[in-house]
Amino acid sequence: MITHATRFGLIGAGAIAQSYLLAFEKSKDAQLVGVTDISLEAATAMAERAHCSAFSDYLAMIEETDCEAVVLCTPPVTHPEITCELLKRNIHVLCEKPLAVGLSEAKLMLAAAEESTAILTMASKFRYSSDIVAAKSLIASGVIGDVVLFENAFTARVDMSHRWNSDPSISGGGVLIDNGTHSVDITRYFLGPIAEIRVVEGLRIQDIAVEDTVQIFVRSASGVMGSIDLSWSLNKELDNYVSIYGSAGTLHVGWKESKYRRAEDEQWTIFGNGYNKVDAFTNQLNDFVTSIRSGELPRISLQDALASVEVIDACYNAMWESSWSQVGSELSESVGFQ
Ligand SMILES: NC(=O)C1=CN([C@@H]2O[C@H](COP(=O)(O)OP(=O)(O)OC[C@H]3O[C@@H](n4cnc5c(N)ncnc54)[C@H](OP(=O)(O)O)[C@@H]3O)[C@@H](O)[C@H]2O)C=CC1
Ligand SMILES: O=C1CO[C@H](CO)[C@@H](O)[C@@H]1O
Repeated sequence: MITHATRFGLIGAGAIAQSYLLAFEKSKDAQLVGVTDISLEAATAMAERAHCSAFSDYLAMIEETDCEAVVLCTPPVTHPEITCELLKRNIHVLCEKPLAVGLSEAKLMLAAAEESTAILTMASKFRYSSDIVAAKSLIASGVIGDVVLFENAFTARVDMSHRWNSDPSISGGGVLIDNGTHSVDITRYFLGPIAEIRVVEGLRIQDIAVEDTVQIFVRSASGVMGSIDLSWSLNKELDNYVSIYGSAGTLHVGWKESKYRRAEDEQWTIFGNGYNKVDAFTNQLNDFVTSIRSGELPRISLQDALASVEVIDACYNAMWESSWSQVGSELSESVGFQ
């Protein structure tokens, strides 16, 4: 029986690392033992809060802290190299979304995972929100009948002009890969594999080199249609970020409350209290630890992570070519070892 908390290092002490710090504080199963950032000052500030050691070199962190796993919170273009180095040393990697900026980078990560005894997967917080999980099981129980239409929106005004998110050499693209990776992950969670996709870019409001507003249209392999709204430049002010319409009812997953109503119901049935970021990050961390200890797949498996890269790749092709694009699955379907 394992009696100690799993020892984690964190790489990249920037914005999202702050949420992980809160998750480590809440988790009984995961312990933060080291923080690395290019800036030793940033690593030190975070390490002091977590009562652990600070580093400017992640390989030194691995050697000196004897950590078993790492949460990788650096900008996307850095994910493949760091991940491959960690996997070579059999360190488990929970890599923040997007797994990689493109298919060739994802292939390198897959090859390293195949050679390693450690687990690699992608972090994408919404799948770990209790309301999303409850919605998935309600849909599976048939409460709204056959799912016909899926809608998701992540729209919030955020000035990206001075952030790496709008530098495609670091981010791999704009809002489509950034927020869209979350969308693709939850769309696949509800609908299964995505077969084809069409993407329309909106007016570019910000003076940046990448798309800041897009609409995505999807068709799942099972024939369900869906639409996804993404923007850094407008706010649709919606109460719900996922709405699912079925032959016998409607279900909404909201920021503050989640509910469904069957065709015969007069009232909505509330089934969740909305999105809680710290809980989602804590659930994600605990799920990863369970996977490390049990050998079972994490809720987002490597196959899911690779599929998300394939869908985003198809999204960019669809946007550039202004046509429907088929989603490849060669990479994700090649994962046979998990
Ligand atoms: N799940 C979620 O809700 C969110 C996920 N993310 C994802 O998390 C990741 C990080 O994003 P975010 O926190 O916003 O980024 P930040 O820029 O805020 O933080 C990244 C940190 O990593 C440092 N860094 C860069 N390269 C290296 C390296 N090679 N080794 C060590 N440290 C490095 C950066 O230093 P410097 O600034 O000096 O470059 C910076 O301090 C991205 O993949 C992003 O998509 C981001 C936001 C929300
Ligand atoms: O969830 C998120 C909130 O928005 C950020 C900026 O667009 C994203 O990077 C992040 O993944």
